[in-house]
Amino acid sequence: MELGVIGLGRMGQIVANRSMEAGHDVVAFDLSAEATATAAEAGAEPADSVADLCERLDGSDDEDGDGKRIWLMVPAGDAVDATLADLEPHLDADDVVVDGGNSRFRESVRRSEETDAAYLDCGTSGGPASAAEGFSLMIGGPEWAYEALVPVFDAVATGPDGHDRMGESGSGHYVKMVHNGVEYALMQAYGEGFELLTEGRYDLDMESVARTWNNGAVIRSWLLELCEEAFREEGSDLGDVADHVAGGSTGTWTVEEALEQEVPVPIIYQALAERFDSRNEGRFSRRLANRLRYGFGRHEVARRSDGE
Ligand SMILES: NC(=O)C1=CN([C@@H]2O[C@H](COP(=O)(O)OP(=O)(O)OC[C@H]3O[C@@H](n4cnc5c(N)ncnc54)[C@H](O)[C@@H]3O)[C@@H](O)[C@H]2O)C=CC1
Ligand SMILES: O=C(CO)[C@H](O)[C@H](O)COP(=O)(O)O
Repeated sequence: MELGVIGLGRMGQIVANRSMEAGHDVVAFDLSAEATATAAEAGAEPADSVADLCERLDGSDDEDGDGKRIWLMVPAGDAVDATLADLEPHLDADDVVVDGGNSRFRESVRRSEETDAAYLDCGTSGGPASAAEGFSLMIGGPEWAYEALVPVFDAVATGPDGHDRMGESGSGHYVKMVHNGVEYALMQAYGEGFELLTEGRYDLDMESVARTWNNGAVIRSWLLELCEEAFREEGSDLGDVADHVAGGSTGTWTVEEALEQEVPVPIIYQALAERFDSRNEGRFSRRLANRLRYGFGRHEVARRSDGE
């Protein structure tokens, strides 16, 4: 199959490379000429604009019809809309556009309604570390479009079991959104367990604990393997790794959706709140609680040493 890949960063290069390794022809474009050149070195046909990519993808070689097949792997949000605006004059109903990024599911539904092409919202899990094994792909959108892209999904995912059509438009990114909420909660649970072990009563080697757990324990997992790697590379006390966790958009969407559906997700919410808390030094609420204990109990007020 001939596949256009737009967005050739950490994830897009893997989409292009795995597709080419499976025998597909890739036409590649990124706003960064350097990223496009990297894909070209790996065997892709470089394009210098979205229009150029569409011209090069004439679709005539396709076994599955005349349509263009285009995979977007750009940052979620404005970049997806900007790319679709550039693509729109070149798209018709035979064409299929896959958005493999972390787009918000409602935006994917809107985009599927606005575009002339068939639109597949594809939640992608695995990250750059999965370049060799392939990703897990959760896909929403028209069935015929999903079927048309199966050879590419087989290549980009771990294999035929690594992808499936979740349902109608939006469902792929919806499932990925919830996946990320679960990811936040699992990270928080491992974090709390290792924190207790670190602060607790035995002098433990955290890499040894993680490795032992990863070999047969109920709680073994890829995230726990990444804990093991982190302790191996940073040390049992995590060395100079800062107490600051970035990101948070997909977890926020998960919690917003849970509120809307009135489904309790206290653990996912708590993990998100801990993430926000990591960015705040000197939390106002804690300072007020400190002062209130003086108000009702004449308990000593701990004061900041810098007087701020
Ligand atoms: N990095 C990760 O672990 C994962 C990322 N994702 C999602 O995949 C998408 C891509 O992520 P990454 O590859 O990590 O990002 P990245 O920042 O490494 O790459 C994005 C690429 O898109 C290009 N780009 C931006 N706007 C463009 C435009 N209008 N036209 C053409 N190219 C454009 C950039 O130049 C860059 O090369 C995001 O939606 C991200 O949330 C999904 C799962 C895992
Ligand atoms: O989707 C992912 C993993 O599954 C990406 O790594 C994503 O960037 C993580 O989300 P956040 O930035 O909210 O932690």
